[in-house]
Amino acid sequence: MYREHISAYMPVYLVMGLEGHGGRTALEIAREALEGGVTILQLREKNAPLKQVLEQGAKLRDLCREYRVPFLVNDRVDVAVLLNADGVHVGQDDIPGLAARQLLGGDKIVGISAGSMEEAEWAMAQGADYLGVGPVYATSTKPDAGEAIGTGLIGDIARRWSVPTVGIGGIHSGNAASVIQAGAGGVAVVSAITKQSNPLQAAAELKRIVLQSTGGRR
Ligand SMILES: Cc1ncc(COP(=O)(O)OP(=O)(O)O)c(N)n1
Ligand SMILES: Cc1ncsc1CCOP(=O)(O)O
Ligand SMILES: [Mg+2]
Repeated sequence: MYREHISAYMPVYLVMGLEGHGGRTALEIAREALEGGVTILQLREKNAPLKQVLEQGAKLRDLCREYRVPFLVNDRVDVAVLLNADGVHVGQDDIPGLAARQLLGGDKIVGISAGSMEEAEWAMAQGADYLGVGPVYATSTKPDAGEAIGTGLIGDIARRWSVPTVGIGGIHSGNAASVIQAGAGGVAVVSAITKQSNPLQAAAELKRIVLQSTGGRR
């Protein structure tokens, strides 16, 4: 249901695990972030037992339904199916996009990562509904993310395809405008929302910046 309007959900893309922060549970952080204007949410939990991922994931999914934003699962198509998520986000070494599509069907969103033009070409051939491009800036959230690539690839992709993109990696309120001005449809963040003392305000500020920066393009 969200897939055909995917570009509308790109502006503030929250990627999060199940760990709490600053006295808030993950669920509380998610609710505040959604209240602040997050437009899509991806559950990216690499460590928790599957049982907990399914239990907490169902709560996050219900929360996303309440706010009418797509709920995606990182890496695991099986978890996405079990949670009746709205889609998955997969990287270059994860299940290929076409295989994910085969398992999920035509209604679900399949997002794919790209860190170079070659990876973007592969992602497009795999039927990506959107591309997560990065790491744009240095990040400590994903130790194996590789060197920062800057915003150049975002512009190159925008000139070649009309696929929606989000920049990811080290993005915060101080550099989000540059990512959008380069041609991204939104910013995907972990710490710029989940590690802040006020996730609602952080999400709202990112949204204000993104919408202001896309203003001229829409
Ligand atoms: C929106 C978005 N873009 C990129 C990624 C990174 O995916 P991947 O390269 O598979 O790395 P992991 O997140 O699985 O560590 C993402 N998760 N979301
Ligand atoms: C999941 C992921 N993929 C590329 S960088 C990254 C982590 C982004 O985290 P942060 O927004 O905290 O830099
Ligand atoms: Mg992955």
